[in-house]
Parts: sequence; C-alpha cells; structure tokens
Amino acid sequence: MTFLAIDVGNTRLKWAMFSNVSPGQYPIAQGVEFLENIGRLSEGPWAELPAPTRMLGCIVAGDAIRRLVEEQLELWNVLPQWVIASKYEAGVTNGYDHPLRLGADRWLAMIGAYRRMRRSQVFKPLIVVMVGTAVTIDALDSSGMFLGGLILPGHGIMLRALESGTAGLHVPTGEVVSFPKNTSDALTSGGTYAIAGAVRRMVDTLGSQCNETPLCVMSGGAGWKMVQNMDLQVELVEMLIFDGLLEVAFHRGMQDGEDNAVLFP
Ligand SMILES: Nc1ncnc2c1ncn2[C@@H]1O[C@H](COP(=O)(O)OP(=O)(O)OP(=O)(O)O)[C@@H](O)[C@H]1O
Ligand SMILES: CC(C)(CO)[C@@H](O)C(=O)NCCC(=O)O
Ligand SMILES: [K+]
Repeated sequence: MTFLAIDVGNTRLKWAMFSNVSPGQYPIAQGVEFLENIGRLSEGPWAELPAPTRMLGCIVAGDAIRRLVEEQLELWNVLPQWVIASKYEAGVTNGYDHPLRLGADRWLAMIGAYRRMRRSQVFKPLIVVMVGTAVTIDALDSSGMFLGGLILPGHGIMLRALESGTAGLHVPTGEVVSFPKNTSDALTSGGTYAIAGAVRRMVDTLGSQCNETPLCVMSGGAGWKMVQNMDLQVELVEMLIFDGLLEVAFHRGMQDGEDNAVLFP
C-alpha cells in the first residue's frame, strides 16, 4: 500500500508519503506548500507520486482550505479522511471540556508523542510543545490522559501585533540574547523567552501535579529555533503530527485495504 499523510496548518500544508502505516518510519517522499499555493499540488509535486491507497489528514485551517485540498486529492481515487479530536484514540484520553473542540493538530501531536515515548519503554508525564503560527503547550500524565494545555501567539504573530500596536516598532529580526541592547534583539528575545517561559511553567506545574519530572518534546516549523533557547531539556521531534497520523492510521487498521472511514466521536 501507499499512505499519504497531510498536515494543513494555519500557514503551510505539509505532506508525506509512506509505503505503509507502521509507526516510526521515514516517508518515501514529502513536501511543504504555503496555503496560497495549494492549488498547484496536483500538477506540481503530487503529479510524479505513486497513487496513495489511503489518506489521513489533520486540518486546522477551515472548511474553504479543506475543500481546496480535497479538490487536489481528486487526482487519485482516494477517500479524503480527516482526523478530529475525540474522547479517546490510540491510547490517549482527551480531558478537554468539549473533546471535539480540541484542535486536531494538538490531538495528533499528543498521540504521536505519547506513543513514541511508550514505544521506547518510558512511562512519564509528558509536555508536548508545537511551535507554529500559534504555539501550543499540552500536558499529559503518564497514563496518556490529556490534562489540558496552553495556546499562545506564535513568534510571528507576537512581532506583528507589536508592530501594528505601536508607533515606533518596525525592526528586522534580531538575535536572542539575555540582555538585549537594541530594539531588534529586544523583540526577538522577548518573543522567544515568552514561549520558553510558558513551557517551563507548564513543565513545573505538571511535575508537581504528577510528582515526577515530565519529558518535554517540541515540534513544528519553528521548533528548531526555539529548542536552542530553552533552559530545560527538550527533545526536538521532526514531524510529530505525521507520527500521530501514522499511529491513528495503524490503530484504525488502515493498512488492511478495507474502508475504516468511520470517525469515532
Ligand atoms: N526565532 C523564532 N523563534 C520562534 N518562532 C519563530 C522564530 N522566527 C519566526 N518564528 C515564527 O514561527 C512560526 C513558524 O511558522 P511555520 O510556518 O514554519 O510553522 P508551521 O508549523 O508550518 O505553522 P502552521 O502549522 O501553523 O502552518 C511563524 O509564525 C514564524 O514567524
Ligand atoms: C490552537 C491552534 C490554532 C494551533 O494550531 C489549533 O489547534 C486550533 O485551531 N485549535 C482549536 C481550539 C482549541 O484547540 O482549543
Ligand atoms: K501546526
């Protein structure tokens, strides 16, 4: 079989083709497009690909974008299936007040991170940080119960908000330093440490709640930048949402050709 995983974020679409749905494997092909360029996928990067037998996606970008992606998927005879957060899936239990309202990207990142930890025989509380257009910091206990999480503006949104809300701030990207002595460095460092501080706070809170130091994993487009500026141990994971999509596909039995289109609310 071939399995196509798609992650449609607020800024970019990421896709990866796999030769089966076994968790932990590397893709045979992958790519990224800004949402403006989605309309070119079927004639561009997807034109050369082997046809996927199954597809599973994660989308937070809204219905109009979803329809655009589904139009591009008409290139193949494959059923578009999108994961939505539910009460329970693949070992993770959703503690949100309204489980269906949790962002699918957060849900899949948690499933990917939790199962990854369990597969390496580790049983610890877990903080999952996604650094994209928005930043999310989600907490799970060692049994896979999602206890709750934070949503923050991403670095780009923070800087744009400051630029549009003040008269005197129009500055290029600076460096992250402890004592910024120019506006650019002050803004870049402020945004980075706002995120880093929120992560530390959540790690401490979960640690006291569970009486055990949590594991902290980070992913998302700007994760590699954030990870260099953390004052605690953080594991950078390349594609947590794809890990989550593989896990869900595996647990739904999507490798066995039959149609498991049912979503479990
Ligand atoms: N030094 C930095 N540290 C943290 N974040 C940064 C930094 N510089 C830029 N960013 C921001 O991080 C975000 C990452 O965007 P990117 O599109 O790579 O992530 P993404 O995971 O694809 O997002 P999404 O999934 O929401 O589309 C952007 O908002 C970008 O402005
Ligand atoms: C928080 C974002 C924007 C992060 O991408 C996304 O997960 C989302 O739109 N979530 C829905 C709201 C929620 O998770 O509570
Ligand atoms: K994202």
